[in-house]
Amino acid sequence: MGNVPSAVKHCLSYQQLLREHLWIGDSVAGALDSAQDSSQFSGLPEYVKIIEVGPRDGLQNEKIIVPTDIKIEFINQLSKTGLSVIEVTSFVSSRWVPQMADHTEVMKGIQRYPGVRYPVLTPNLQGFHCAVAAGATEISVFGAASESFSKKNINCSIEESLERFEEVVKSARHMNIPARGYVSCALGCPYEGSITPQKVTEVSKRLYSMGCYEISLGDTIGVGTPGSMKRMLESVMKEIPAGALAVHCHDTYGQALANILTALQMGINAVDSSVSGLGGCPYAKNASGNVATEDLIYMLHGLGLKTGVNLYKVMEAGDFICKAVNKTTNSKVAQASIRKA
Ligand SMILES: CC(C)(COP(=O)([O-])OP(=O)([O-])OC[C@H]1O[C@@H](n2cnc3c(N)ncnc32)[C@H](O)[C@@H]1OP(=O)([O-])[O-])[C@@H](O)C(=O)NCCC(=O)NCCSC(=O)C[C@@](C)(O)CC(=O)[O-]
Repeated sequence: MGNVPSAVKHCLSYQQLLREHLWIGDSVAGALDSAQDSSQFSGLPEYVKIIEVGPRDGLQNEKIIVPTDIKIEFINQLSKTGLSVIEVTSFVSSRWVPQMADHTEVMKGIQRYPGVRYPVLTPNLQGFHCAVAAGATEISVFGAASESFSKKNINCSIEESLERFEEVVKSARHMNIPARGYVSCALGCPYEGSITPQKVTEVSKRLYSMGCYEISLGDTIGVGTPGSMKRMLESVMKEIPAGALAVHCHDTYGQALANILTALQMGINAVDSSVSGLGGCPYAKNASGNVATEDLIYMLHGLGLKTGVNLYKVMEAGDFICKAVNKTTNSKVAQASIRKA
């Protein structure tokens, strides 16, 4: 019981939970069910890499500034869960996103665990240099498949953004710093509505060609469905191998897990998620948080897929940050565990 969030400790017996839901504890338990469960679906990967974006995407939208030491403790707790990638912060303008103003202190304050990578967002060379000075060893550039969103989010056109990213990725390459690329509005834009798969493919291809090792396709406002996810991926996968793609699904319309399952069946094995389903983009009003990491793990382990991540430890980190920001978790799994009391 040591790793179970205190709220959960009161309400359920670990043994009972394991008995009732064998798969949720870890991927070893999940393997017991794997032959049965995953055989019902074709094309699923054996292992799924989870990219935890809670400290960045999860917190960037919080109106009240979260104290730096809370952010650091949150990231340190996440580092002990088995997650291999934790997106820490953004080196963006504090006038645009005040919550990320303490990026340097957060980056310098966290304990780095072996085997865990700690990428940060860098929109331009200025952000990149600050990130490197703070000790960043992996970065992400973030573009969009929508002109309007690009303007609202990073104050430049798609073409201008790609020129900036080219400089950032080139500098990163010279320093042996891996660069990831985001494409927002991959399934719809808060300002323009639908976005064509061709446009998503075009921007993704540019990011991939300039040297981004992985392209994260963002359903920024969570409007996608398995059908639109499939159509978009079919187009992007003509240009970029599945192994270099990730999906980043906000859950505004409750479609995130279904969309992720569709992507997994198409060969994608990297998924972004946020503990407790926190988050949203300050420049995409009314978009809710990412798919909750807890819910993603529950589904993946239930399918018998390995993640290397301990659900209970993630729930504990979720409990910690929800209390700190005075929010109720958006994770259905965490809610159900608490209700079981
Ligand atoms: C990109 C900028 C900076 C352009 O902002 P700008 O105003 O066009 O920048 P500028 O180059 O004209 O410079 C103006 C001022 O900003 C400063 N500046 C310039 N660059 C930086 C920097 N890197 N860090 C700190 N300061 C910076 C610069 O020094 C100058 O300061 P001043 O001389 O006026 O005092 C701005 O638009 C910005 O910070 N945008 C960030 C928006 C953001 O963080 N959005 C949320 C993340 S994206 C997201 O959530 C989606 C995603 C990734 O999760 C995927 C999905 O869901 O789809």
